Amino acid sequence: RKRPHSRSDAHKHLPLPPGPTPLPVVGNFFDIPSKLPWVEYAKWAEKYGDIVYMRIFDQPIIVLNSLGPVVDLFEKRAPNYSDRLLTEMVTLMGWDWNMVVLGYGPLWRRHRRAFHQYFNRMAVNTYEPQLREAARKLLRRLYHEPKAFAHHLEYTFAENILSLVYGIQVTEKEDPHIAAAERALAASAAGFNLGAWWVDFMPFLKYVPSWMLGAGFKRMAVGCRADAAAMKYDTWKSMRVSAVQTDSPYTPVAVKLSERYSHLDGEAYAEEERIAQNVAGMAYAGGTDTTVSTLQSFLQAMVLYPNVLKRAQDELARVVGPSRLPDFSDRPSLTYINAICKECMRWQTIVPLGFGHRAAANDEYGGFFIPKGTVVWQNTWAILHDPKRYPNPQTFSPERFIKDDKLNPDVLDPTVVAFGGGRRVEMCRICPGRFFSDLSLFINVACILHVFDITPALDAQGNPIKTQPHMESTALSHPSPFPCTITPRSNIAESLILG
Ligand code: HEM
Repeated sequence: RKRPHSRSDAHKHLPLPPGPTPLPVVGNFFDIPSKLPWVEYAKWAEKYGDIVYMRIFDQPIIVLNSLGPVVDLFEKRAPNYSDRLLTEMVTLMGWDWNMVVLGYGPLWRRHRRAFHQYFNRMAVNTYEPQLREAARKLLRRLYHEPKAFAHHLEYTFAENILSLVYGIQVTEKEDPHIAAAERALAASAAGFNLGAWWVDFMPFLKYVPSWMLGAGFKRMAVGCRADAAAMKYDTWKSMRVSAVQTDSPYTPVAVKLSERYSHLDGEAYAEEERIAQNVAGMAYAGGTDTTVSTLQSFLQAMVLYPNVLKRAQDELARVVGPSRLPDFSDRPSLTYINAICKECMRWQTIVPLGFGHRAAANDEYGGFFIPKGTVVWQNTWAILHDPKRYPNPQTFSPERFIKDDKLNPDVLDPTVVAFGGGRRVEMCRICPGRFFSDLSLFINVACILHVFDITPALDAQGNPIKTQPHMESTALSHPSPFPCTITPRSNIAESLILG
């Protein structure tokens, strides 16, 4: 007797979702926009609908341009849409230990559980003292060297996460751990952004010897491999040393992680240690660059929207008063500051296409066939710039989240989308660092606004330099560099900064 169709075969007769017409062999390789692809994909939605299909060589790709399908696939059908494509380039670069690229399965789940244990909603509250201290340190650095604000943001965040995760106290300037991590992250970003397409869709390229002309991607990958390993293992080793030396009252996450398996031995110990190293390495990698990018956007918004700055400072004056800095306990009374944080997560979307989720099996959705192995991207930028949901989406307007002086629950909270798809922690890929990121964004926004004015930088003639908001076309996006002037608001503010 003929066997009934398996789930895998059942939908093969259905059409693929619409999309640009592919060429033979290369598919839609030449349709991929090199600049701000998420903006282009949102335009494609007008032509093809919310679910757009393309193929790069043999790799099927779907872009979801609205929230409904994201929830339906990444949340309701999480077991089928929580796998990842581990690309050749990532393996060549030595980042295959990274939790972001681990395939769906028991090993990923063990990483995720361990991460969640130390970064869940409740756990992150215990990091408030360190986050408060880091925010104050940032104020002092901005006061002394305001023009170097981008560097200070990066350095202070890296310093804080190194201390929190590994218990490592870094030097005030040019710390070797921070330098190693910066090299590793910069090289990996370059690899993801430049090399990934070539090597992944022309796999034979990986066999090209590194010395050959045109094999620059491979030399870069080899360099990156060393940096990625240095970042993960050397930092872990330093943690072991500093865990003995430090007199900090807080137990670093990596030490807590290693206590979980200290009773084991042999292969079981080695396996748990690998997971702990990966989780710590990922907390470090994820915690340095992401919220920093959001804070850069925040500073740019304050330059461009002085009325927002003024209204926020008025709220802080009313709720916090002049004699102290804002604190986490003020948060429920700081409606406008909370609205600014939400608008920062929406306005210049920092992970505009999320990270691709790979379909583990053939599927059907909306009458279309989704082949096994398809990489599905959520167009976070499109969802957060939908004018029906957020009128005048290019405008930075915290007011859009407020009604009757309260946060309006009817307006979609951007964090529901900006941190990726799916709610259930052990089933879905949603960012496990989101609670941590949310706390650090709030405390830094509130403290900076309380003590500083942020205005346009002046040119040699004393005229304000106009800046245009513009994001880089990278997977983890940043605002393009811009100048600004950061000055203490008053003598009292100055004493709060230095106090
Ligand atoms: C503004 C800040 C941040 C944004 C916008 C952001 C966004 C994202 C997104 C979109 C994903 C992919 C979700 C998906 O696949 O659907 C992700 C994954 C991840 N993020 Fe974040 N993130 C931020 C901060 C952080 C921080 C501070 C950490 C660490 C402390 C972190 C650690 C991670 C990890 C480990 C993953 C991989 C999860 C997995 O694949 O299972 N992120 N993040």
